[in-house]
Amino acid sequence: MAMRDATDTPIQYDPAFTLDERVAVYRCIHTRRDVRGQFRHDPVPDEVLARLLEAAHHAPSVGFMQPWDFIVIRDPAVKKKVHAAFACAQAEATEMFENEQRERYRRLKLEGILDAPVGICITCDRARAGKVVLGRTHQPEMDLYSAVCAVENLWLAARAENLGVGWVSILDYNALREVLGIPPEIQPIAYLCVGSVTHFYAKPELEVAGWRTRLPLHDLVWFDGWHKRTGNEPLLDAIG
Ligand SMILES: Cc1cc2c(cc1C)N(C[C@H](O)[C@H](O)[C@H](O)COP(=O)(O)O)c1[nH]c(=O)[nH]c(=O)c1N2
Repeated sequence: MAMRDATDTPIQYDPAFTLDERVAVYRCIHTRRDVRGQFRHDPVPDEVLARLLEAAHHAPSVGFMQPWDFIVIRDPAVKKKVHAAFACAQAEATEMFENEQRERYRRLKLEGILDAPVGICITCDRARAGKVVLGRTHQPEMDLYSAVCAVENLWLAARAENLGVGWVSILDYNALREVLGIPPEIQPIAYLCVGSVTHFYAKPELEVAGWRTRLPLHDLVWFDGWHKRTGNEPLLDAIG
C-alpha cells in the first residue's frame, strides 16, 4: 500500500513517464518561444490562467521559500502605463547600441504589452522566509533565481496550453513599481505578456532576424572541471 502523509496524500508517485509524455515534454521545451508580435486579442479563460499560475507556483525554490507573487494585468489602462514605461526604457536602450547595430535594434519588435490579453508580473519577496534561509546562506541571490524558475514553469505550461509568452525586461524597475503599486521591499522579476498567438516561430526571433545564432552545445560542455578532455567523444557525438 502506498505510504501517505498527514493529509492522506500519497507520498510517492510512479516516477515513470510514458514515451508519449516524454515526447510532449521535450516538444514543449523545444517549441517554446518568446512571443512579441503574434498575439491575438481573445481573452485567456480563467481556468487556463489558473493552471498557468499553479504551474508557476509549483516551481522549485530555495528552502521552499516560494518568494513569488503574481500580479495579473488585464486592464488596458494599466497596460498602457506599462507600455509607456517600456517606451521610455526602449528609447534609452536604443542609444546604448552603436551605428548599424542601433538601426537593427530599432527594427526589432521587443514586446507585446498592449496586444497580449494578459500581463503577468512575477515578483520576489526577499524577506518571505525570514533572515536565514536553508540553501541561501552562502548565495543570497537564490531567492531571485527561484522566482525565475517560476517564470520558466509558467512559460512552459503556457506553451503546453498553446499560449505564447513574451518576457519584457526593457523596463525600469522603479517605473514598474510605480505603475503596478509594488511595495519598495518587493523585487519585480519579470513582466510577461501572455495570450493566444497566430503562430509560433520555429526558431528564436532574434535568430530569424540575424541578431544572434544558437551556440553549438558542443562548445559549452566541459569535463571533470573546465577541461576539454578527450575520451568523452561518445557524449559529444550524442550531442551532435
Ligand atoms: C531574462 C530574460 C529577459 C528577456 C528575454 C528572455 C529572458 C530569459 N527575452 C526573450 C529572449 O530574447 C529570447 O528568450 C531569446 O531570444 C531566445 O528565444 P526563444 O525564447 O527561444 O524564442 C526578451 N525578449 C524581448 O523581445 N524583449 C525583452 O525585453 C526580453 N527580455
